[in-house]
This record gives sequence, C-alpha cells and structure tokens, in this order.
Amino acid sequence: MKTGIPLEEAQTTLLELVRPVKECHVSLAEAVGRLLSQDIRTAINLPPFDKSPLDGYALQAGDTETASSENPAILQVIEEVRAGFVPEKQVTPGTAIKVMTGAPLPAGADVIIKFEDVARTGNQLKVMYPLQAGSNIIRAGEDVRQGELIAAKGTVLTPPLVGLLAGIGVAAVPVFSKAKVAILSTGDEVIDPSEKLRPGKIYNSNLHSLGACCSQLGAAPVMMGVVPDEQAAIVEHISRALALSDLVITTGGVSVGDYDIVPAALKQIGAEIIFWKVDMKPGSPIIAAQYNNKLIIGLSGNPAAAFITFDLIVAPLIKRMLGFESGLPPKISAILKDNFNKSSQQRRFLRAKVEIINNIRYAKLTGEQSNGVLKSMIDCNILIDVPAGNGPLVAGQEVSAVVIGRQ
Ligand SMILES: Nc1nc2c(c(=O)[nH]1)N[C@H]1C(S)=C(S)[C@@H](COP(=O)(O)OP(=O)(O)OC[C@H]3O[C@@H](n4cnc5c(N)ncnc54)[C@H](O)[C@@H]3O)O[C@H]1N2
Ligand code: MOO
Repeated sequence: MKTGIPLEEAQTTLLELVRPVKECHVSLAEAVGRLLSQDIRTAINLPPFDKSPLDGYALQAGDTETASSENPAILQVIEEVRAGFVPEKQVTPGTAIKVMTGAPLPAGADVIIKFEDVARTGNQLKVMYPLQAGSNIIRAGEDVRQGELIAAKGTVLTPPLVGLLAGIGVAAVPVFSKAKVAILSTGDEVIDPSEKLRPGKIYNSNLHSLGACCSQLGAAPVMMGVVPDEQAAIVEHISRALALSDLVITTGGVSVGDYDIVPAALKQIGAEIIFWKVDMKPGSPIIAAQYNNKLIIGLSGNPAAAFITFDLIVAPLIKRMLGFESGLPPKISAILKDNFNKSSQQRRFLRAKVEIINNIRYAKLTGEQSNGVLKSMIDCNILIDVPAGNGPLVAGQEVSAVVIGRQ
C-alpha cells in the first residue's frame, strides 16, 4: 500500500482501474446529457423525399418560358396533395398539381410556385411570369444525407442532437449506462437531516452533497445512509454497497482517530488497499481500495475536504465510467484577488471563483477555507493549487488553479 502520494499519482492510478460501464438504449426523452456509446450514421436522407416548402402549385418550368401578365401560361390543375400523402398523378406539359407545404414533389414537376403568385379559376391556373426550374423545392437529404455520420461515439447528447436522431428515425439511443455510485456516510455523530438535532450530533451533509455531485455528472447515486463507527456495521454496509453499485464512496472514519475504522473494515472485507493518504489539503486522509474489480474510495468526513477530493479524484473516475474520454479537470492560471495569510506546508487547494475583468482572469476566494466549511464551496468553480512550502499569498500574484466548473 502506498501512502502520502501526489494527487496526480492518485488520479492516474485510479483512472487506469476504471472502464466505461455497460451500454444500454434509452428513449429520446431520456437521452439528453447522456453519452453516445456508438457512432450514429443515418440510414435515410433527411428529408426523405423532395418536397414543397410552401403552399402552391408544382409544374414544369418549361411551360412558363414565355409567360407574362398579358400572355400568361395556362395550366390545368389535375390533383391536390396534402402533406403526409403522395401524388397519384404525374405533372406533364400543360398540367399542375396543387401541393401543400411539406407535400412530396410530384413526379414530372421541376418547380413550385406559391398560391399568392398565380390566378386560378376553376381548374385553370394562370402563371404570369417565367419560372426557374429547381426553385422552391426542398431536396431529399438537404439536412443530412443517407450514410452520413451524425455523431461519433462519446458525443454528449444535446437537444439539437436528440432532435436530429428523432429526425432520422432513431427511437432507442445507444448510450453508456449510468454508473451506479453508492455513497455511505460513517460516524456516530452523523444523523439524517430529517431527524431532530440532538446534543453532539451533526446533520449529514456529505451524503447529499456527493449524491448531488453524482447526479449532476450523470451517474446514478445509490444513497446508503449513515453507519455508526463500528467495524462490523461498516463491513456489512460496504459489502452491501459493493453489491448494489459500480463504485463505492464512503465519508468519514479514514483518519487516525480511535474510531477511524474504515481502513480496517476495508481490510476485513478483503479489499486491496491501493493507497492511503494523498499529499494535499484538505482531504489528505483519502483511502482507495479495490475489491472484485470495484473501487471503494473513502473520503474524509470534513464536508469541504470530502467535496474537494470528490472533485479532484472521484469525479474523473465517474466521468470515465460514464464514457467520457478524459475526466481530469483542466488547469488555468489567474491573478489572485485577495490575500491568503496562511503558509502551506502541504500542497493546498483553495476555494475560489473565476472572474474575468477587462479580459484578465482573476481568482477570487469564496470565503472561509477550513476543511469543514461547506459554504465557500457554493460559489467555487476553481480550486487554487498552492504548492507545498508556499508562504502566504498576496493579492495580485499569479496562481494556478484547477477548473471544477460547477454552476
Ligand atoms: N491526530 C490526527 N487527527 C486528525 C488528523 C491527523 O492527521 N491526525 N487529520 C485530520 C484531518 S486533516 C482530517 S480531514 C480529518 C479526517 O477525519 P475522518 O475522515 O476520519 O473524518 P471524521 O473524523 O469522521 O469527520 C471529520 C469531521 O467531519 C464531520 N463529518 C463527518 N461526516 C460528516 C457528514 N456526513 N456530514 C457532515 N459532517 C460530517 C465530523 O463530525 C468531523 O467534525 O481528521 C483530522 N484528524
Ligand atoms: O485532510 Mo483534512 O485535510 O484538513 O481535511
């Protein structure tokens, strides 16, 4: 078992151990935000046939070559075609077929003229000017052509893409399955927000913040509730969580206190401990283990520490399980807007928000930075990466940061 490893080693070691979960098919109504698990090529032209863009008459342009107001082309209307129906007759010289918007172009016709531009008496149609063959016709395949690649495997399904899939007749969309992520909180002091607060107890925020993170990523959280600081109970709950999910996250009980027994419980289950403790603050006591090819990640119980290690270490794993190519958060540099007065013996991540002013990117701290404070996560969309051994930070200095990109 490794201990005190750099964050990047923790990230890459774990990323190598996860694969996208299975594929499944979902309905169009459930598809937005999911990732395509296969390339999609269209089996049809869209639109599937040449059609009319307006309510008018389909005819042959050749009949109108010499047409004028004084000497109009006179045509015989032989049929009417509504959208959704097909013409029974063909347009031949001297004839026209009335077509509604969306109706197929009748065979033999090479131009469509709108109602407002003709005069009609009985079945007789007068066209007062010459028409250009090919005008006012929507061609088959104008949108997409049969065989064309519509979207590649790994593409996120957006509303226009969902619409296009519907347009080419894909009703069941192949997507990567939602990874099931079990979340379990440990701690004798932790109670459900629905309970009455009692002395010494604290409401369970981790279960819900991490469950919300999983949902936002597109995974399916499996909320396992709270388990007391008893090894047997933790063993039982983690075993159950393993059976119900593709990845297990626990919070609390990973430090060195007398009741920090998640590491011992993992060993009792027979899980292989991959590492314990990452060289970062907050969240350093994170533990990662594997059992039957499933990962179990034990995060610190401190709400901000749990959140930050989730963003930096767990979210990339979930993204890969959901089919994303690279789940690692991007890095940026920015000008610090505030002072931060503490020195950092350990590598430290500070909660901040990006602000762009006059094209310059600034990082503004979002509030109190201690490891239990959740409020400063609310506006946080970047984590400033302060190297180990750094002294206090001063407003105006350049810092590097990891984009967590929530909100
Ligand atoms: N002697 C040492 N003590 C501690 C060390 C150390 O190195 N030596 N490390 C500290 C650091 S850093 C951290 S981080 C914490 C990690 O402790 P645990 O992961 O074992 O977490 P707990 O002790 O169970 O809880 C920490 C804190 O968070 C509160 N908590 C726990 N679960 C929840 C929850 N679901 N929702 C809201 N709040 C929760 C809990 O009450 C504690 O206050 O260890 C330090 N100690
Ligand atoms: O790792 Mo604890 O690092 O302060 O939250």
